[in-house]
Amino acid sequence: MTRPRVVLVGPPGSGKTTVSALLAAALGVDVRDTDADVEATAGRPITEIFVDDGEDAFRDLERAAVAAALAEHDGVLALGGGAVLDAGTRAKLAEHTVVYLEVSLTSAAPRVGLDRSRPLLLGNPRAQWKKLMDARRPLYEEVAAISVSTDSKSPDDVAAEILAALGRAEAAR
Ligand SMILES: Nc1ncnc2c1ncn2[C@@H]1O[C@H](COP(=O)(O)OP(=O)(O)OP(=O)(O)O)[C@@H](O)[C@H]1O
Ligand SMILES: O=C(O)C1=C[C@@H](O)[C@@H](O)[C@H](O)C1
Ligand SMILES: [Mg+2]
Repeated sequence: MTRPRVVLVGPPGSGKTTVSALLAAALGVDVRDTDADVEATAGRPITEIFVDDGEDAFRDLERAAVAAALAEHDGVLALGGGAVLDAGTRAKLAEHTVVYLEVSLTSAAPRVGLDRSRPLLLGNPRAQWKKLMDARRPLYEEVAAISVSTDSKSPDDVAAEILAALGRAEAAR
């Protein structure tokens, strides 16, 4: 059965896209990112989808992209930061090896900055990020068997920690 080796979840700026590429290189597998899949399907950047069609329309595209990637991809998979908001997606993730990349507001703020490519953080990014995390932290914790703090760690350190945790999880099976 085809299934991702590992699925990364976490808020904007936790490093899902960055770390997934490092993990895939280390494991010698392909990397896939549902944000890129949504953009390819829509033929537009995520910011434009939010502005033109609204968040609900984006979430519908995201739900379909996540379902397809979970069924088709056998490498490392990075999910969009809000993919866990969908209950059906969370139920699917129960069957997968999911890693939650934790990050504090202090560490995330300089990473996401005022980047306009993150529509949910427009306005006051720090306040938006905190509100978003208060709602999502329990959801990330619910779906992930492994949590890795990324504060004060380089992307290489985070990838190495995940590889070690995956090795321990496989040895325990
Ligand atoms: N451990 C880290 N330490 C410092 N900077 C990092 C770390 N991980 C990622 N970054 C930087 O933070 C920024 C955001 O990283 P990235 O795009 O990988 O996050 P993401 O979780 O995929 O966000 P999104 O949910 O918006 O897709 C990038 O500029 C990246 O280089
Ligand atoms: O946290 C979120 O809700 C988002 C994160 C990004 O990965 C994108 O999926 C989009 O900008 C929404
Ligand atoms: Mg990303």
